[in-house]
Amino acid sequence: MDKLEIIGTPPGAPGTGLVGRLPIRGAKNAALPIQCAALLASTATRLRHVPKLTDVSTMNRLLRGLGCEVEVEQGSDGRTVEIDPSAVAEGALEASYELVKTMRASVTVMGPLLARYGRARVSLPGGCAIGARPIDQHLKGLQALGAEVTIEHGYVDLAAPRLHGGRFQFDRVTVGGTQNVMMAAALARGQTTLENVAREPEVEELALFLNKMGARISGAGTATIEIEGVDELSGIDHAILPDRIEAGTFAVAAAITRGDVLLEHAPVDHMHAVIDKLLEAGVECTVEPGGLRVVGPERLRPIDVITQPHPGFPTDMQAQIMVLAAMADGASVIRETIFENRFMHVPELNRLGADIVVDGNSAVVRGPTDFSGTTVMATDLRASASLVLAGLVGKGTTEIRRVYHIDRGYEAIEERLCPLGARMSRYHGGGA
Ligand SMILES: CC(=O)N[C@H]1[C@@H](OP(=O)(O)OP(=O)(O)OC[C@H]2O[C@@H](n3ccc(=O)[nH]c3=O)[C@H](O)[C@@H]2O)O[C@H](CO)[C@@H](O)[C@@H]1O
Ligand SMILES: C=C(OP(=O)(O)O)C(=O)O
Repeated sequence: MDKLEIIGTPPGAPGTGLVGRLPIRGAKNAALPIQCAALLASTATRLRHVPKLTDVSTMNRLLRGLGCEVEVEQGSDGRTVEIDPSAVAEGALEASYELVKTMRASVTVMGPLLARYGRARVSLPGGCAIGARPIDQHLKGLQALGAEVTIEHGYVDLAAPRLHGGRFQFDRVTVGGTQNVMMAAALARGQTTLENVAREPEVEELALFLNKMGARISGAGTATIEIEGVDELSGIDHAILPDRIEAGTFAVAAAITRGDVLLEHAPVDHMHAVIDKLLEAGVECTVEPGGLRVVGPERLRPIDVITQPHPGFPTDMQAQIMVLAAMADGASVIRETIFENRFMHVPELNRLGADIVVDGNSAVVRGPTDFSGTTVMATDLRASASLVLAGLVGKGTTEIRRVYHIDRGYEAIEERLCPLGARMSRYHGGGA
């Protein structure tokens, strides 16, 4: 298993902040559902600016297993992935436990398979490091469109000769649930209204993608989505939008190191909640023609943060902003409302020197922290990002184990940060 070693620099020493330009890659959470949506088409789809991430490769593996031809080409600004679903019709139409357990987003093939091929078989994902994460809303929504759902032996079997339109109100806001049901409705017969839907930019991006394929979807980005089902969708050429969470993570890196970084192509329109908190903490954030420029201050102010569905503060930035809060002069309170167990990074950050106390779904973070390096264990994707951030400003060496978590969502993070002045190395192999 790979490990990352970071030689940190406590902020303040001259010339130690991260400095330079950092191009933001395509968004994992936009790419994954769009890869699934390629299944809906009768012809091949070409995706550009696809990030080089293990999750994206896992999705390609899943699509190949379903019968798609998938070709990947590496370019200087990300990958191009061509997905030809024309040979899918026969076969198991299954997302196996082996794949779903490594990547929950595998369940997003459910809607497209059901809508286009009339059936799907998907392993139940089970819980993960950040929460139980059931898929009841995905299933209820698909049932509202006429799907028959059977759950047996850890698998969900769905069948419907042709889905029909319907009205469905989600009991709670779910990004993946909204995407799954919206994709299914795109090929259903008649009109569908989805209420209490997720308003995340990646939902809007998926709707835009589907409409380019020939779907008739309106309202994405608001709480209600209307879909007029069509008979056929065609493959298209599409560029994946830049990753707001990657941009937010690197903005925190610039802020806590007292750096000066231009985050090229950062999707600032999707980052208001994060930028507002950075500004509140005293970080300089300026929208420039090339992207978002982030300049870290000498002293950071404490901030209170509550994670919320978009446009609120994203849960996927909670662990990273906690490191910034730990560097601030005073106490911050960070409340997690989306996932019930998303504080796994806290004990590891405390081992690096932080003073964070969790009480229910809130964490009280007392700063300023003099982080000091040690060996820590990554438990999930964003938890590992927070350990990298703490390592950057820690005294001495931080060794991060189980780096495969970070490779799910950040493309070769050490190759991205080293040109800005970070001292990070990856070591292949070794123990867990
Ligand atoms: C690949 C991808 O895009 N992942 C993102 C997506 O995950 P994902 O789509 O899995 O997250 P959801 O929005 O579905 O989950 C939000 C909450 O709803 C609950 N829930 C969800 C579905 C359901 O049927 N029943 C139910 O109770 C979940 O357990 C969770 O507590 O949105 C999350 C919330 O912004 C992000 O953290 C993830 O990075
Ligand atoms: C939780 C995340 O991803 P996933 O839904 O794929 O687990 C994330 O990107 O932070």
